[in-house]
Amino acid sequence: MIYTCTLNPSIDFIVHINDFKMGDLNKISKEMKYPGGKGINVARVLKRLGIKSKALGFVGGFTGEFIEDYLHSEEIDFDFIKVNGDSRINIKLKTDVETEINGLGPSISSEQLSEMLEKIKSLSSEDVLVLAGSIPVSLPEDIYVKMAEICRQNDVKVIVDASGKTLLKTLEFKPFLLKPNHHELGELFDVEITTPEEAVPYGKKLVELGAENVIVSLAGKGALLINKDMVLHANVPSGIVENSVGAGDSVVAGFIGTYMNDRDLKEAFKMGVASGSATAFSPDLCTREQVYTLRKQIEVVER
Ligand SMILES: Nc1ncnc2c1ncn2[C@@H]1O[C@H](COP(=O)(O)OP(=O)(O)OP(=O)(O)O)[C@@H](O)[C@H]1O
Ligand SMILES: O=P(O)(O)OC[C@@]1(O)O[C@H](CO)[C@@H](O)[C@@H]1O
Repeated sequence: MIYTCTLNPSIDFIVHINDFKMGDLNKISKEMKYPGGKGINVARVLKRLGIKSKALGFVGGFTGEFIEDYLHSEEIDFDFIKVNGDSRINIKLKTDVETEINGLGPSISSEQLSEMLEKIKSLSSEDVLVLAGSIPVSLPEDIYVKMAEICRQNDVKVIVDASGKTLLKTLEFKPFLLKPNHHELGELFDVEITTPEEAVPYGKKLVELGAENVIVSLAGKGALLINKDMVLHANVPSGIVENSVGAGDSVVAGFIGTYMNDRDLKEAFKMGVASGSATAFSPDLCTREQVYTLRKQIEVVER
């Protein structure tokens, strides 16, 4: 089973405003509300691809109820721990550019965190755990390291999709996949990365340090899959980017969902990129039909 862990879920409130004026009264022309947070997006895309998963995380308040109701309506399995405050609302403002305002989120107590760690301890070697998204301020900064350690002890495959240098500490526990975008990869090594060529040596470094696979996504410039045996580059299909929120999460879902079915890394990589682009070209997350249509346009070459 694929488990996703979202420590700080959200309602993503997507608002379109034509001719936005800072410091003035602006009227929304179109708005949508979706359950969000990276692990939750992974679970929603897996469902669309016909793959079972269970979403773990912390939710609270009326916003937490919205998240649960929405996932329930999409028949997505979840097992959230309830916290006292309200789950956050993240604003995704679409003007001629995309601006994100992400909330703080509720506090999580040490008892609630222990409950989560117990759930993670119950996973087994048949399972995958996707750790995705930022760490709430009330939790230890290195909580993903602890979770990766528990998974290593129980032979659970771990995927980490998060930013910040503590990510490097998870490498000791041999994560199955890291999925930085090129900015996050650059931040890890204090360099600026703008092209696939520039990303390759740093992706390889993550593999040398312990990652089994690394996918570096470079938005419209394609993506790389790097492991000890190969460096693959995938192009991205052409299309109009409508909403890039969740595109990176869709790469993770397309990749791991496909890999767990047929253990073919190259095909999984193609499906990951197809899912990422299908989401980028959609108002919400991708649909299965879009993913399979775009998949035909993706070429993977060895570098
Ligand atoms: N301009 C684009 N054209 C085609 N596909 C795109 C474009 N931008 C993003 N994508 C798709 O989305 C995937 C993830 O994009 P990106 O590298 O921006 O990751 P990210 O920053 O993790 O995403 P997110 O926006 O979810 O934070 C890419 O690998 C690609 O498949
Ligand atoms: O603050 P985090 O956890 O890093 O990111 C949260 C978030 O921006 O990421 C998702 C898209 O990847 C959104 O659904 C959500 O609002």
